[in-house]
Amino acid sequence: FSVSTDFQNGVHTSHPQHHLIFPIRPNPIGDNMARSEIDIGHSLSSAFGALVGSSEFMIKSSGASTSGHQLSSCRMPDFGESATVTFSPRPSTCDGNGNPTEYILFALDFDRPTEDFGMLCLELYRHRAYIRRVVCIKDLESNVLDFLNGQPPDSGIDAEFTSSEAIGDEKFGSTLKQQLDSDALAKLQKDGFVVIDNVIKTSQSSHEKLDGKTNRGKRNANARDYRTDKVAFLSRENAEEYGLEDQHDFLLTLASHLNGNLDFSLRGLSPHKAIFPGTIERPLTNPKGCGVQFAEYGENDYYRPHSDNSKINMRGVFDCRRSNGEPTTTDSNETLLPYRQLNWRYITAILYMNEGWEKGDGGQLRLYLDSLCVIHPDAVIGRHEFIDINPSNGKLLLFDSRMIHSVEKVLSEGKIRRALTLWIIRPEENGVTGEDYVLIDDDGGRKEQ
Ligand SMILES: O=C(O)CCC(=O)C(=O)O
Ligand SMILES: [Fe+2]
Repeated sequence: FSVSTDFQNGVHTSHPQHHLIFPIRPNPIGDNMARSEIDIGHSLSSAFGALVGSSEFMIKSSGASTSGHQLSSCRMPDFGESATVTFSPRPSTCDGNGNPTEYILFALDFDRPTEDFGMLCLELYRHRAYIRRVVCIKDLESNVLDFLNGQPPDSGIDAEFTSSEAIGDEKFGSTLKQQLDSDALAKLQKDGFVVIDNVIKTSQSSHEKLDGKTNRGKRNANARDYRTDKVAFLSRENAEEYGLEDQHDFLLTLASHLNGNLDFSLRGLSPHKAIFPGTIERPLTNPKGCGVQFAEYGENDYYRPHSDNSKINMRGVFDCRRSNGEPTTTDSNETLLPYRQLNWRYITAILYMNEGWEKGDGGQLRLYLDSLCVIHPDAVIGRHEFIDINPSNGKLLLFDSRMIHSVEKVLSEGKIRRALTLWIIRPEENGVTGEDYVLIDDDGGRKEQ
């Protein structure tokens, strides 16, 4: 991306570290009239304004001069002392009427030019609605994809640090040996999931401490149409505060137990180079910061079918559908972008906390069988068999993170469904992606990718 020409007519003296070019789209009226610079400039300025206004970026100074064709320029202190981005026409590419045919976005003086420019492009891509009418965003898309593809997920902490021995063998050693015995592990390996009842129950007093507290839980505004639960991540101290330290610690010991007892050669995944702290022999680790998720579902809350580790488009797997739940692959304006690695999640471990939860209360975890390879989660509905798992107090569920699952709507008024989830990861160079993903076509048949 580095360029050596100073195309800013002397507005900037230093050279841009990174830049992207946006060719102007043909005028849709088809009258061969060039778009006016005002029209183009207006769209680009809106995108730029939205970009700056919506993100953590701050305008500290009024930026560079707005002479000539220059649209907007602003300081981005988060990216370095004098980091600046500018949107501007490319003077060398003006047409006969003096209207530019290309615009350029460039960055100056970023501390971490590659990452920061990638971040900037991603942010701009989120505001593409403003600009796609007037400029081609193909280069922006591929830039963002390259950036995302190059971002490693967090590589985790060694499962040894959180093994039952490390936490205290007397605490969980025998539970693990008895409950997650060779039969249970064989089932996990063969069917992709295993359910074990009465592992660790949550006490009434923990629920009392949690009542009312979780209103402050984070609910992603963009996520509202696919999940309506509230989530928070629990540190060890948080867990202690709510009397959930055993549950927390137990979840963290699982990776180490599975490492010693699962046969990783049988998974049908080609072995990739293990990334520290994982090793080929002991590939599973816990996420950095440990990351035990606490989730709460009240009446009418749900989580639509999804996979915790799947092929995704760049805006996230859940954007693969419209708000009515339909996949968006056919929408030419919302082109689905190629796969990127989302994470290294390998096994999803959920510990349910709900005493006296009945079938009629709803909120079952619905796990779709034979769904490892499904890309569009909604494709499983009506096509795949499933099992419903009641979120009963003390129940442990382990499943292959690629499997499609949903949380069915909670039906009972006044009941709260709570669970703790840990994603056990397998950091590998090419990610735990499952090379055998296939697209399910409209007839329910399978198409090889
Ligand atoms: O709470 C559950 O049963 C599942 C939640 C879930 O699928 C998730 O948080 O990814
Ligand atoms: Fe999930």
